[in-house]
Amino acid sequence: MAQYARGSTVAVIRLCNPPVNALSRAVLQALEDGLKKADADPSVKAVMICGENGKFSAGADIRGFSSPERSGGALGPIVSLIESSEKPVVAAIEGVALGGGLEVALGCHYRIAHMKARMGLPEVTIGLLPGAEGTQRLPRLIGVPAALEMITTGKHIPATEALKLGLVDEIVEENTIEAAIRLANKVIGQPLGPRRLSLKPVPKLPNMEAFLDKALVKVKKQAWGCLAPELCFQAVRAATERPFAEGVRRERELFQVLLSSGQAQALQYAFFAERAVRRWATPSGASWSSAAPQPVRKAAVIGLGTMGRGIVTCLVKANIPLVALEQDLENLNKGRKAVMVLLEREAMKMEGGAQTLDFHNPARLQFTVDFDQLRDVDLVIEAVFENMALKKEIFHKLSKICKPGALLCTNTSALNIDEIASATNHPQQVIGTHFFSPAHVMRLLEIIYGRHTSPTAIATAMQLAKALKKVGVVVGNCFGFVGNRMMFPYIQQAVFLLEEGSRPEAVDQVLEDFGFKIGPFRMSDLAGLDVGWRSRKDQGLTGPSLPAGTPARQRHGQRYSPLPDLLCEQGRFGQKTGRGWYQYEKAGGRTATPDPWLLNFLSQYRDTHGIKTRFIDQEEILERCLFSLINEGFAILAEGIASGPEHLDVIYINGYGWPKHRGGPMFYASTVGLPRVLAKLQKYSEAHPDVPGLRPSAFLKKLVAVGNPPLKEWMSYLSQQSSKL
Ligand SMILES: CC/C=C\C/C=C/C(=O)SCCNC(=O)CCNC(=O)[C@H](O)C(C)(C)COP(=O)(O)OP(=O)(O)OC[C@H]1O[C@@H](n2cnc3c(N)ncnc32)[C@H](O)[C@@H]1OP(=O)(O)O
Repeated sequence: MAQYARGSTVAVIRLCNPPVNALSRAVLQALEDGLKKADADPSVKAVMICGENGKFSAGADIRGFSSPERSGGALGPIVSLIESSEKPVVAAIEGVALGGGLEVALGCHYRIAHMKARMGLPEVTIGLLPGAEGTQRLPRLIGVPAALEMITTGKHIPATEALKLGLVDEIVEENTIEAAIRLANKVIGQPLGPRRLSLKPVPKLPNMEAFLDKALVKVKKQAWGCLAPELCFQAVRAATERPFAEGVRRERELFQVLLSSGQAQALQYAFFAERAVRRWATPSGASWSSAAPQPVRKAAVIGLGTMGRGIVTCLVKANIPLVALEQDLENLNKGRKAVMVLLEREAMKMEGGAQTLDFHNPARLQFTVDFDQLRDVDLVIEAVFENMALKKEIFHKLSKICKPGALLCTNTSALNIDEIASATNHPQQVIGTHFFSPAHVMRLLEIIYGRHTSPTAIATAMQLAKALKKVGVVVGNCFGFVGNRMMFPYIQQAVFLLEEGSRPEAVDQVLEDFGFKIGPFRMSDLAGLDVGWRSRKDQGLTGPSLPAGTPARQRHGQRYSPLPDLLCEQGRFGQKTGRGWYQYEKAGGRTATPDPWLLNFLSQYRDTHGIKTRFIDQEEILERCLFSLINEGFAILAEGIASGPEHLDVIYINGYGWPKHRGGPMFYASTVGLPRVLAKLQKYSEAHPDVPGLRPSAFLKKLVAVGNPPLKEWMSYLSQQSSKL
C-alpha cells in the first residue's frame, strides 16, 4: 500500500493503491510507518514521497467516507507528522495530486512536479472540504485569493500554473523522481522552519475584510443550494482570523457538518454513478467488456440548425476532421457563419491553453451541400428537423452513399430509432445520439440503441462521447428515451397545477428552490413552446388531425391540458417571440416577468371549463412534479430501458439541470424513502384518477413491498419474469 525503500541518504515512500493511489486506511498506515522508519534510521537524511504508476495521489478514498471506519480521519495528523519531521521531506508530484493527495504534498517541505501534472482540492465537488489541514496550509502558501479560488471551485490546475502560484518549487520535463531525490540531497541540513507552512503567517491583503465579503457573495451565488462551497469559504476565512491550530479545529468542525449533511453522500454517489454508466450493458448481453469501438478519423454533421452548429463545434474541439452538410447554399452559408461565431468564441476561451482550434483549414472542417462528400466518413451525425419522414429520407440516402462500416447517428430527442434504421441497409450501424442544447456546452449524450444496433456501434458512440468530453449514457429505444420520457409527466403536472389554480412563477419558484437551475415554465419558454406543439400535432393530440368532437381536456380517456396549445395558437412560443408562459422585454429577450395577460387568460380558461380555482401549496407542487417524474423512472427500469437507477440520475444531473447535491431523481427518491413516494403517489392518483403518470408503477410498489431496499439492490428485484411488470 506504500513501499518503503532506502537509498544511500534518501528514503523513498511510494504510495501504491491502483488505479489512482487513493489514500485508503492501509495506505495511510503504511505512509505513517514509512515516516517513522525514516525518522528512526540515522543513515536516512531526507525523505521523498511519490506515487506508483506516475500518479501521486487522487486523495482520500472516497468510498471510505460512507463506511463506518472512515479512512480520511487519520490524514490530518499524518500531514502534521510529515511537516514536523526533522529530516526534509520532498513531494515528487506526477500525474495528479488531488484532495488529500495535495494535502500530503502541502505537509512536505518541498514540492517538485512534472510539467504534465495537475493539482487541486476538489473536495468541494464531492460535498466536502479539504479536511486534512489543507484549508489552513494552502492560503499560507499561495495567498488567500488563489487558495479560495482553488478550494471553493475544486478546479484542477496545471503544473505551470502551480509554479506561478508558488504551490510547487520546481517543475521538470523529465524524470520527476530523480529530480526530487536530487533536490532532497541538496536541502539536507538546511533549516526546515521556513518550509513548515503551519508556521507561516497568512499573507496579508490591504483590504482583506472587503475582499472576503465580496468573495462570499460570489461563492453563495455559484453554490446554488450546495453547502460545501460556503463552508469551504468559512474554513479559509478562519485561516485569516485564527492561529493555525485553531483554524484546524474550525476546519474539522466544518468538515463534520458537511460529512453528515446528506449532500456529501449525494455528490459522492453522483461521482461513482458517472463512472458506473461507462460500464454499459444491454438486455441482449452486449456490454462494454466485450465490444470494441471503431476508430473515427473523419465525421460528418447533417443540418446546421441550432443543434447541428453545437455538434460541429464539439467535434472541431475534439480535433475530429469534419464535413458539415446543409440542404442548400442559403442554409449552408447561414449555418457556416453561425458555426464560425461559436468556434471563434471557443478559440478565445482556449487562448493561452495548450490546445488550439484548427477550423479555418478546409481539410479539417469542410462545408458542403453535396452528399457525395460523405463517402469516406467513419461516422455521420444527422441533426435535422425532428421529422420522421425527413430523417428516413436522409438515412436512406446515407445508406447508399456512406462506406459500409460507417456509423449512422441520429440526433433525435424522441423519435423511434428502429423506424429510422428501417430506411437503411445497415440497421446495425444506426444509433441515436441525443445531444442537449447548447450541444457544445451540455455534458450529456444519451446514446440509444435500436433492435438491430450492433455492440460495436454502441462502443463507438460511447468512445465518441468520451472524445467530446461528454458523459455518454446508453439507453433503450422508447418514445422520449429516458430523459424526455421522465420529463413528460413532470411538465404535464406543472401544467395541470396551473389549470387547478397555480401560477407559472409559483411552480418555477418551488422547483428552483429545490435546486433546479430553471423551473419548468421558464425552461419551456427557453426551449420554445412550438417544439412540443409540433410534436403533439404529429401525434394527433391537437391541430387539424384531431377528430371532431374530442373533449377539450381529454385524450384517449386520459386528462389532457390544451393550455400549451392555446398559447401557441396565440403565437406565444416563449423567449423567441417575447411571450410564452412569461413576458420578455422583446422577442429573443431573456428576462422573464409574470404576464398579467396570462393570469387573466388562466382565469377565463378555468371559468370556461368549470374548474374551481384552489390554493396549491409548495409541498403539492414539488411532490406532484417530482414524484411523477420518479414514477416514470421506475417504469423505465422495469422495462429494461436503462440498466440501473444510476443511468437515470446521470442523465438528469447532466442534461436536465437536476441539482447534483441531491444526487439525481432516483437517489432523491431513495433518500425520501420509497414508502413515502408511494403513499404520496397513491394519494394524488386517487385525487386525479384520469392521470396515469400519478398511478404508482408496479416496480415501485414491489420495492416497497420487499422492504424499501437500498438503491444499489433495486435491480436485483427485477427478475426475468417480473421485467414485464
Ligand atoms: C478528515 C479529512 C480527511 C480527508 C480530506 C481529504 C479528502 C479527499 O481527498 S476527498 C477526495 C478528493 N479527490 C477527488 O475528488 C479526486 C477524484 N478523482 C478524480 O477526479 C478522477 O478520478 C481522477 C482525475 C483522479 C482520474 O480521472 P480518470 O483518469 O478519468 O479516471 P477515473 O475517474 O475513471 O478514475 C479511475 C478509477 O479510480 C476511482 N477513483 C478515482 N479517485 C478516487 C478516490 N479519491 N477514491 C476512490 N476511488 C477513486 C474511480 O472511481 C475509478 O474507478 P471505477 O471506474 O471503478 O469507478
